[in-house]
This record gives sequence, structure tokens and C-alpha cells, in this order.
Amino acid sequence: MSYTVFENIENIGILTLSRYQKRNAINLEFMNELYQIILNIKNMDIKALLVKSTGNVFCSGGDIDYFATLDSKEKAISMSYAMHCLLNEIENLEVPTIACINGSAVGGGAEFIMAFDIRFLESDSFIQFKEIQMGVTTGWGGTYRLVNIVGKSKALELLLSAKPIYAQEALKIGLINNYFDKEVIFEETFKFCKTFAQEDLNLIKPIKTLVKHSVEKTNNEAMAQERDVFSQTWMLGKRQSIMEKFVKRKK
Ligand SMILES: C/C=C/C(=O)SCCNC(=O)CCNC(=O)[C@H](O)C(C)(C)COP(=O)(O)OP(=O)(O)OC[C@H]1O[C@@H](n2cnc3c(N)ncnc32)[C@H](O)[C@@H]1OP(=O)(O)O
Repeated sequence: MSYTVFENIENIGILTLSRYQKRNAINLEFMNELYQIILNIKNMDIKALLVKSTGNVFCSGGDIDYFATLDSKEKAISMSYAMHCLLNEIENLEVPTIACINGSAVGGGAEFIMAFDIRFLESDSFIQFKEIQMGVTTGWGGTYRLVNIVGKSKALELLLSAKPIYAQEALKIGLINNYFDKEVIFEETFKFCKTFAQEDLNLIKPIKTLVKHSVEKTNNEAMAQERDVFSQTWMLGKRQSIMEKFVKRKK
């Protein structure tokens, strides 16, 4: 059974979650399918990965019917580890990843979207860390990523209250980058991807690497890595021709 659709449109990989009859709840087969797609993406010639979904719910999190079969601590750990690996693979993709959250993201769905670099939310939808109401804690990397995105205090508030976070608040706290109406969210997200998809992958990938590592490294490590990457890209033809054009502007 296929839970996803993958397309390459103008060098932008578009992954659509397509299990809407279960509100895109993620079970073991869905996890495995996503994992395989992400591994395949690593060998594809794409400039960005955009994820969206079918229907009004982007992702309702873990498939509760599947979760109910995990009747031991070991099985829970194993499921959590599989999702950690999948979401780390997404986070570690060299190309930018953009979540077009065209519906609500609930529980594990809220954890899922945080593995993406940039998040756009549909204006009437919400993000909800519903885990506590389901008798669990975050198990898909949610606490770690949420703290890094919104800070410790706000993360605790959202995780404990399990309140739905609507678009305006989500934008205010930095959980999303922007929001758009339902009719245009995909078009706007795709347009955003196209703004950089025309650039050289030799620039796109190192920019993402630098941003990603800047929060994981000490100042000295980050500066050393920045010098390294900067000097590698420095000799690219594109930089030279752009600067030469600028230098010659007065002639
Ligand atoms: C570490 C991770 C932890 C977790 O992720 S814990 C799980 C957290 N998630 C949830 O608690 C969400 C549960 N679902 C809902 O609250 C609602 O759904 C929604 C608000 C997301 C959407 O509501 P609406 O659009 O009215 O859909 P509907 O009628 O409730 O559901 C349609 C079908 O989808 C199934 N379904 C929805 N969410 C899940 C799920 N998370 N796991 C398994 N099935 C789900 C239902 O049961 C039903 O199915 P049928 O038509 O056969 O009755």
C-alpha cells in the first residue's frame, strides 16, 4: 500500500502524504515508506524537498491503532528510534526542506514538521503538541527540536498545555516562517522554493550546512567551518563573474 506520492517538478522534490482516510496518521508501513523515499532523495538531482499533504489534516501523528499494539517498553523504544532515524535523515538532507503545512499537525505530526528547515502553515490550521492528552510524552524528537525553535519556557508551555497553536501565534513565536490561505499555500511554498532553486547546488548545500552547524558548534568551531566553506565556494565561477560585473560597473 502506498501512503505517499513523490514528484520532481522543476528540480523541486514534492512529497505528498496521502493517507487522508486516517488523517495521515503514521504507522510502521508509512514510516518505512517515508524512510525509503528520503534515502532515494539523497541520490536525486533536486534543489529542495517540499512536503505537503492531502486533505484538511496535514498529519494526525502516530497511528493510534498501531501504537496500541506496542505492548512493551522495548517495542515503544524501537518505534521511537525508527522515527528518530527517519526525522534525523530529513533534517540532515543537504538540500533545504520546506513543510507546506496545508492542514493541522497534531501530536507526532507537530513533531514531524519540526524536522523541516522552513515551515509555512495554512492560515486556518493549527499545530498541537497533543501527546500529554494521549498519555504519552514526545517520542519523535519533539522536545529537543521545539526547545531549539521557541526556547525552553515556551516549549514547556506548549507541551504541558497541549493547546492548539494557530497561525498568528505560531508565527509570533517562530514556530512557522509564514502562513497563507488554503487556496494559495502550495503555490506560495512552491514559489518560495523556486526563488533559490535556480541557484547552484554548490551554494545551496553549504549555506544549509553552515546554518545547521552554527547552533551545534562553539564559536571557534563555527567560524573555522565558515572559513572553510566560504573559501571553497569563493573560487566558483559564479561568484567571480558576479563580482567582476560589479567591479566593471563604472567603466
Ligand atoms: C510520539 C507521537 C505521539 C502521537 O502522535 S500520539 C497521537 C496524537 N494524535 C492524536 O491524538 C490525533 C487523533 N486524531 C484527532 O484528534 C482527529 O482525528 C483530528 C483532529 C486529527 C481530525 O479530526 P477529523 O478530521 O474530524 O477526523 P476523524 O473523524 O477524527 O478521523 C478520521 C479517521 O481517521 C482516524 N484517525 C485520525 N487520527 C488518527 C490517528 N492518530 N491514528 C489512527 N487513526 C486516526 C479516525 O479514527 C477516523 O477513522 P475511521 O473513519 O475509521 O473511524
